[in-house]
Amino acid sequence: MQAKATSKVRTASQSHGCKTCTDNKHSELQNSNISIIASISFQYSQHYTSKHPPTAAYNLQMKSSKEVSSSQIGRKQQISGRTNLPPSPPRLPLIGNLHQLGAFLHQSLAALSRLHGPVMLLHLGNVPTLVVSSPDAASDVLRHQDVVCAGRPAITPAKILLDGDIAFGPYGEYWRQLRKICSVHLLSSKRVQSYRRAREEEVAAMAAAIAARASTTINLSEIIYSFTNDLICRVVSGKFKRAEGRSRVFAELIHQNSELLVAVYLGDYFPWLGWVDGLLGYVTRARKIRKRWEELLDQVVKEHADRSSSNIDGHDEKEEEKDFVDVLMSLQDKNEFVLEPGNLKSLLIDIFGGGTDTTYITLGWAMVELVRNPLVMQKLQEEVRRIANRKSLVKEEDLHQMTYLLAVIKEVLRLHPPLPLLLPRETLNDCMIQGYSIPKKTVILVNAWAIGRDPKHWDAPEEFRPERFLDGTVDFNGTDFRYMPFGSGRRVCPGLQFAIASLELALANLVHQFDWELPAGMEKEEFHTREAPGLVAEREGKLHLVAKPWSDCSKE
Ligand code: HEM
Repeated sequence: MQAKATSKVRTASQSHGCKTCTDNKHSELQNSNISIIASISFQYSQHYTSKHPPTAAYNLQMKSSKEVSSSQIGRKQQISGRTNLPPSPPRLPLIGNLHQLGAFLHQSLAALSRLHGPVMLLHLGNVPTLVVSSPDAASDVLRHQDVVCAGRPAITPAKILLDGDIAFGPYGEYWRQLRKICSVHLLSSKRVQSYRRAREEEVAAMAAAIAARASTTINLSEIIYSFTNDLICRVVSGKFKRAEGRSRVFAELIHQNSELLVAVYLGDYFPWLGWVDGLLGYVTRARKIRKRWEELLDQVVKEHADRSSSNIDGHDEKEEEKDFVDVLMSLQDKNEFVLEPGNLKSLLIDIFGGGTDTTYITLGWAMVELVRNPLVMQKLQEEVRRIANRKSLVKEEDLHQMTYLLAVIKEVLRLHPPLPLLLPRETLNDCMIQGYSIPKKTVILVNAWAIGRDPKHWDAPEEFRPERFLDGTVDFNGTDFRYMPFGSGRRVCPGLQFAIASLELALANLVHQFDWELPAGMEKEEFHTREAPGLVAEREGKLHLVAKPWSDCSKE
């Protein structure tokens, strides 16, 4: 029997538990602009509704999604069908549909899509935005119209923080070059494999940090964050990772970047309000952060250049664990790819950002779901402990036999894709999606979160059941549009293999070496799966747990 999908739209006032900020600045920044939009929206809606009593269509939209029949949606489609544009919820002057969105964007969009259909056109301020919430529509966007939908909207924080990068950069020849650098040189299977020792050592360091505080309540979020951050620092600029405080500085800058990138800049939705962003200091703050990145990365690049010219520490040129800066510099030396210094730094910043938060968020959710589902935890521990055979550390060579481990990771990414709306796309030309005309320069959001929880495509979608992936027919490589935590098509995540290799090894060791319990006095019900507001689907609050070392694990 299939369970019904439940909508969990909540308000912006709910608390936020960001991984590194202790003062809730993250949520302040996100919510301050959201509240400006909300208050503008509210004033307009008051003014508008007093002059224009709600129409039948508007009232219809306010009803619960379950009450709306397909014939009602059909009628709305007929109305919008005059222009062959997709159906849209009624909108207000100037702000369009912004007032209908909450702080949990993917959740509000899922609720709206249940009313208006899986291909829905919104107007976010000045920006026409297509929201896609079915596998068929996603396949149109990401497969059939992949080239036309391969643009990214130019958003203010990305222009300042990441000018010339790959993730937010426009589609074109320069992007293709960056993409080739990533897929052939930085994130290829061979290169990912070459970081095996780095992964094993960083996972061992994480396990040691947990063991040092065994049987007490620990903040596992912090430990997991340090692991993902240390690993990415080592891979990108390895030999200097232990230099005093550098990892911490990177962590702080990555965190600041994520804050600024997910914040709503009014100027992006209302060009005439761009000055407000200036007034609120967001633009200045973004420029300051970019300057700090520049200084730090200039230093890193200079140190690499000095080292390779003098070879003072006997550093050889073997491919084995060559870090990203080494790889990029040798490509420049061979004239294979010559990047402007600013663009090279933007690419590195992308890797730091792309590789840290997503993996950290996924690992955190995995532990939440496992602790909430003791039978799954037990089954996973049995598999990992049987295959690792009492070794102190699970090694990479053990992983390929751990089929349940992979199924658990897939299930975590189905329920909790860290980028629930992928990264926004933008149409480069007019195109057709599911028979609707989509104009050039329309932003596209693919709601991977909603599709992954759609009862039409998943049995009991709200339940955590890794078994559904055991037959191996559904993969996350972007070929099955019911399930695409890494996106699909030309702009699919190039870090997939890197991410899965780190996730598998880290999770296997967390469950192999320790048994996990809730802190004394905490009820299972309190150990929630609520999300923090924002564009990334992070769990609300830190993850506090007690780790008990597994006694049968070898102490060697
Ligand atoms: C659990 C881990 C991860 C998840 C779920 C994830 C997810 C995604 C998604 C959904 C996209 C957008 C795809 C699209 O537009 O279709 C993306 C893009 C990207 N990701 Fe990841 N990612 C993860 C880890 C990583 C890692 C480890 C790296 C690098 C080390 C990375 C680097 C990137 C880059 C550079 C892009 C931009 C690609 C482009 O625009 O061409 N990601 N990722």
